[in-house]
Amino acid sequence: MTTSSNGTFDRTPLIAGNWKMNMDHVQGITLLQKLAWTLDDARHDFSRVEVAVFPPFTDLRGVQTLVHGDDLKVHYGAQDLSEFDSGAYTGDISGAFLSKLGCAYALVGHSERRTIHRETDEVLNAKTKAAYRHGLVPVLCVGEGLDVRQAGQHVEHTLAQLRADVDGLTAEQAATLVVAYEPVWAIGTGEVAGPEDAQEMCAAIRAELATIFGLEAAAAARLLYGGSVKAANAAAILGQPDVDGVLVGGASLDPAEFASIVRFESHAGA
Ligand SMILES: O=C[C@H](O)COP(=O)(O)O
Repeated sequence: MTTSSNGTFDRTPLIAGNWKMNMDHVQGITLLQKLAWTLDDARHDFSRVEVAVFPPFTDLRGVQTLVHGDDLKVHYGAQDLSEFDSGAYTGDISGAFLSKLGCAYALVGHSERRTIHRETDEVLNAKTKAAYRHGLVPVLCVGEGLDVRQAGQHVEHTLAQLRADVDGLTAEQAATLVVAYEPVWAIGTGEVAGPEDAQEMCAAIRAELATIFGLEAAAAARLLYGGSVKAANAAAILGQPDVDGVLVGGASLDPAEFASIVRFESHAGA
């Protein structure tokens, strides 16, 4: 993030691919290699549009080796982390381990963790703090289900999640935070929120961050949209003033499609 000459913030767009529980460690390397080749062929400028992938835990060591060995500019992160640092927490993964593997980010509170694993906002607040404790940037996922949207309570619901999950952070931490707005009804369904829906929520999230942490931190934080993003709809969503990136699920498993989303500027207005 830089400050432009007119004093406003230029937030580097972040295109993030969440592989979910897809791609074993061999498949993951192949996928990342194909993505890197495609972006290399297109002479992608990684300083202009940042790219990050979120593979399963078991892929991370291989991803680290490939990224470092081939000097790839792709960042990577984990899909979850423990709220604890070490100890008798069978099956959990410490942020310290992720940091040591070169992760830049960790997803926190993806709706699949909130629903399937019943993660509460209290736990997610602890995970957000754990990420910062270990030098990871949390990509905090928030968003409403269909019933809440139909009741017209989506903004209130999402901001309540946000407030609880960022409680106790410093303004300095909030300035680096990434928040992904993912309406649950749009995840993996082919239903995509319209660009104006994404903008409405991202503007509300930024305003809430400003109330809690101040204008400067809110202007610096990056806000993503997620839910059935594809190359065909990415440019319109990313054209919204408060949308600084996208969190892509299914389409991130296809390297050509994901690379096309990364290159959204080349088909803006098409
Ligand atoms: O983390 C990604 C989101 O859950 C969106 O997934 P999707 O692009 O398959 O709808």
